Amino acid sequence: MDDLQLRVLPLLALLASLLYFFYFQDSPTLFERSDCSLFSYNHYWIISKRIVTPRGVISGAVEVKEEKIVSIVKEEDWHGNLKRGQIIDYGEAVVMPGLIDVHAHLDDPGRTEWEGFPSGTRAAAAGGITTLIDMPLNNFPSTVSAETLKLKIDAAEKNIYVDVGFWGGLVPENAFDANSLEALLSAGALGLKSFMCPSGINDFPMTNSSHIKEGLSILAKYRRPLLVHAEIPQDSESYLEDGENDPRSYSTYLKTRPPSWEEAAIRELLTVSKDTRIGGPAEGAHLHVVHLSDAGSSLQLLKQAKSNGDSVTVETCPHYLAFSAEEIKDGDTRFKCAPPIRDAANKERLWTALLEGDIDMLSSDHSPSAPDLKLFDEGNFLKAWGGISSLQFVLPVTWSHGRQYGVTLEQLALWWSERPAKLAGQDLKGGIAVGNHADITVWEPNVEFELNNDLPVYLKHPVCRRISPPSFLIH
Ligand SMILES: NC(=O)N[C@H]1NC(=O)NC1=O
Ligand SMILES: [Zn+2]
Ligand SMILES: [Zn+2]
Repeated sequence: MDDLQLRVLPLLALLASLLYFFYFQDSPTLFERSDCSLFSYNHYWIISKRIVTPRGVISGAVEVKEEKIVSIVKEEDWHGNLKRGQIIDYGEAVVMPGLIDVHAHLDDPGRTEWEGFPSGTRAAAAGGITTLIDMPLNNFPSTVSAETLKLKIDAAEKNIYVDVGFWGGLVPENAFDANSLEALLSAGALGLKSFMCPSGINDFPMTNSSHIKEGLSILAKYRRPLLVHAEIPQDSESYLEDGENDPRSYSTYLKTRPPSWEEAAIRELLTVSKDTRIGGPAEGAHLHVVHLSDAGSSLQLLKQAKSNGDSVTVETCPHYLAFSAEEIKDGDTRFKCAPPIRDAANKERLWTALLEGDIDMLSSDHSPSAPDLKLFDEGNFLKAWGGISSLQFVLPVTWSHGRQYGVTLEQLALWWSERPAKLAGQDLKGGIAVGNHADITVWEPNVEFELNNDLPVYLKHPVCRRISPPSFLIH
């Protein structure tokens, strides 16, 4: 990828994420830091020419008191009434709701050599993310019961720099055990996550549609979502013909996980998602397809389900929007993930789907591993760990690439804050609006930076720096 331009627009992520005391809310539960506000003031105004609100971008001021947004005033209306409280003027910087990443693997407890709450949430904060919902796998043990959720909560306590919530796991072992699932949800899991293919983690086996149907029936009662990794293995061996399967070549990996895997899973999911319709047996539950890569038939099926009234949403990730299969060099397993990054034409279709509203939101699917599992020396795409380490850079990547497609600041806030907040049941987050938590990200959309060794990266394994010179993850 010689022509990778390593210049990334934006980001000066000054966080005014104002997180208070560590407590259990009623449901849904989120864990919040008491001492990580950038400011010591109890009452202040944030001023900017570009404040992204649900009613558009305004020039004005946001008044924050006791970590809540208490008023929003347009510049032409404030008539000198900003007298009480401190004033912080960000000039022309963008003031936006903090990003909410509904899909990250922080691997804590049990695999903290892969990431961990301190490094992962610090990197999140540096990247403009103020709330992160942690996945139930890659940590050990997997989060599939109230007891294992407690282990996660204990690991996170006093170790987080942003608000953190947790998804629980739906696995064959608990799918038909209503008491166990209810205990997990009552203990604070914001919803459930399951896989329709092997997850790569031994204690997180895959589910079929019967398990998913059961899961949805329990989730209906709690009005929470099921997030699904939607790939069902097809007969992929047949895609590899003799002499054409160099494991160092990305195209080999691509052939082993064709779009038909995603399509088959989504087709199967739609047989149960109809339960979520109004009047259906799982009304109140919601089905969310994670990290869509196939912008072809899979997307069409999802559109159809939505038009039938199924309660369904779908996310994609910055790596599917920034890279294409053609660019990935032999042996560069940093780019291995599942589902795979597909060709440039697919990437274009993903952007179109996002801009037209057929893809609802974005997430990182930050899934790092210890570097040795990426097999950098061998460069074997078939054996390397699948997962991309990107958490700190999702906002600049989305903006750098998105502005080429005319993406607006309002769209960024919709995809990264408003809709993720809704998925995670966080009514008081996801928008700069009166009464909401003052979770705010401030950044410079025209500042370029290069992802080189001078840049502070808080992730435990910034695999972007693996190859030098120069070293990079994004272009
Ligand atoms: N176990 C795990 O994190 N798997 C993730 N990695 C990836 O690339 N896709 C996934 O689902
Ligand atoms: Zn996945
Ligand atoms: Zn994932």
